[in-house]
Amino acid sequence: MFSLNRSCFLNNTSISGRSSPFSHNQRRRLPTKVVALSTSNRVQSNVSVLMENHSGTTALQEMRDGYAEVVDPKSAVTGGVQDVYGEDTATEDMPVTPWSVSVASGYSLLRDPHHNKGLAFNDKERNSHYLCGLLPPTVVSQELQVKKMMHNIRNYQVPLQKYMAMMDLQERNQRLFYKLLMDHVEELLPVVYTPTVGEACQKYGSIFNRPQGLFISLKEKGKILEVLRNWPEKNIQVIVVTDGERILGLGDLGCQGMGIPVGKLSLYTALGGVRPSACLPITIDVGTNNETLLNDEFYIGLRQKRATGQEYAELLHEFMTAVKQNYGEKILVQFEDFANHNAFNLLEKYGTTHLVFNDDIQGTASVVLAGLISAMKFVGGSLADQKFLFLGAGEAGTGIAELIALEISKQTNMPVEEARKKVWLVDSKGLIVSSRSESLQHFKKPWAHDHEPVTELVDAVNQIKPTILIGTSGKGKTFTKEVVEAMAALNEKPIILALSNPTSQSECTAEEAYNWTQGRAIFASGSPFDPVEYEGKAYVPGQANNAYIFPGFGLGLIMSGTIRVHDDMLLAASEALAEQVTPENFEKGLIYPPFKSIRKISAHIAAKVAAKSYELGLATRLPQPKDLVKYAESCMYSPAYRTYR
Ligand SMILES: O=C([O-])CC(=O)C(=O)O
Ligand SMILES: [Mg+2]
Repeated sequence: MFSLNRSCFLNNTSISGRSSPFSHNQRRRLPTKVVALSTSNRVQSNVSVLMENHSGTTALQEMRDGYAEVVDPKSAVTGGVQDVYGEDTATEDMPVTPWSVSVASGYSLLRDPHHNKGLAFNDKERNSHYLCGLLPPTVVSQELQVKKMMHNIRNYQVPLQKYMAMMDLQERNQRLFYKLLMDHVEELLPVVYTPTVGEACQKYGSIFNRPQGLFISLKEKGKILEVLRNWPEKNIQVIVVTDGERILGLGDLGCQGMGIPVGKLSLYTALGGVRPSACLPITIDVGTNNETLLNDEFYIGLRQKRATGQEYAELLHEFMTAVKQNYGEKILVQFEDFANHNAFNLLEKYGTTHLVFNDDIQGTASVVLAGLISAMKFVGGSLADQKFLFLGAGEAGTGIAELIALEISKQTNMPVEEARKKVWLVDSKGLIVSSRSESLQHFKKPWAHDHEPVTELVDAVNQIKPTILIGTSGKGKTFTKEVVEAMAALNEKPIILALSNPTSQSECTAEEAYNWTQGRAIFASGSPFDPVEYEGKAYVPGQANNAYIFPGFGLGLIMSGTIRVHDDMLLAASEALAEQVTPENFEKGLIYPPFKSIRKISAHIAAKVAAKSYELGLATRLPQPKDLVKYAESCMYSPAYRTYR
């Protein structure tokens, strides 16, 4: 934007402006060497600030998020340092590298999504920030902007157009994007997330506008650390990474899987309150085996077959090493939509050295367990009384199965090996039984129980007699009428979870589940379904989607400075979510609370996860805050506009 001029040091920093949360004492401990630069001696509409000590990184974040606004671009006065949790981090071990940041005003301010407020800039701001004439005269509130945007979005008939409008807004005015998403979460979640994000990934090459995250391909081998440093934000707290090999139930979408980390991270902010500038979406591109994409002229990724084996492992290892080196031990890496073999391997390999979380294995497990705990609360009985049958024995299936076994073992003191015997899985070759043990992948072996081979799902239902049927195979329409009716014949209140995403891959629809069980099913699905009326009664299907868990779970890890994920934290998250389900919710057929109170739910989950982390000695943020729910809430990003003076 303009060149740096190292000659004009400004040692005397001050903070003014309503939004500054610092006391004078805190300020004195703040970095003193702040360099303000401009392109010439004339007052410029752009000002750059260079901080030269270990606290600098945090200061950058504060400015980006408005905790300490640059209040006067003419004299380049800047704010100080306070971390997102309200404490001075000047003593923290931050990278020593100096960096620079430009703080825009005038025309550039309107094009800076972190600070742009559009017509909501008031007259004073327009005067002092060189905006006069660049905007029409009307000043509007953020609320009115939300109303207008919702009106525009509702006018689009095609979900992908709504998605593109939302992405456009995110790149134009970040706070308005999050305000919109938070105020209309139930309506907009299906737009920026499942199911529309699936279609967006399929067409990502055609709709690609501007990069929203980092692309790390085989070309970057040997210089991944450098690539990470190209990202403009330095104080990253959570990375969501995919290699695009198993995007939802849509298969290998290669580099176009980027829509998933972007979508998941916008939920980290909207649902979990993690600052947008602390979130980094990454796609690792090792090629794709999707022939259609390889032949698509608009494909944006490497045009080669997927690298596997050592080549793959080396790239991932370089990535994981660079991430820790660049961001430190407390950086959370969420693996998303990797194919089974890599998902399990990566979790096992890095689970003991990094703060890693696999959303498809662990997040899905935690959300499903929460639904089952709440179902038990209302239907009666305990998990140990149930028999579980899964269609699908990949990440989600075996992940959920294991967490259920752990919870049963915790509730009953039964050895986990015993608890596993209550859980049966069907994969593409039929029921997983001991006679198949030899040829099974390692993650399926614990589920090979003694039984004669069964190939059809409906036969497995009739022979195993499950009380709970869970679909995680990524294949749509597999809970046929026959299968659902068999469940209804066996159970007064059959629990049926059709978890595969997006909607096209759902094992059955909500309507089918209620119709084929005469309204007796307790049903939830991974992708959202509209309420269904059956014989005059309205049923509201719950959404058993990991979006309930990962934002609050991640916030809990981050706010406590946790260094490793432990299974007990997942159980804590499930229990916290289940506690939020009210009898009124269940009366409508819901085993999850409505998404509209998700911030409150996330704070609750974060608090329980953090408490468990402290108990296990894995939390490094000391001392432990007294009220973790309040603390979680106080950490949450607010999208309300800041006032610039
Ligand atoms: O993204 C979603 O909606 C849930 C999920 O992780 C998946 O299906 O892979
Ligand atoms: Mg996923």
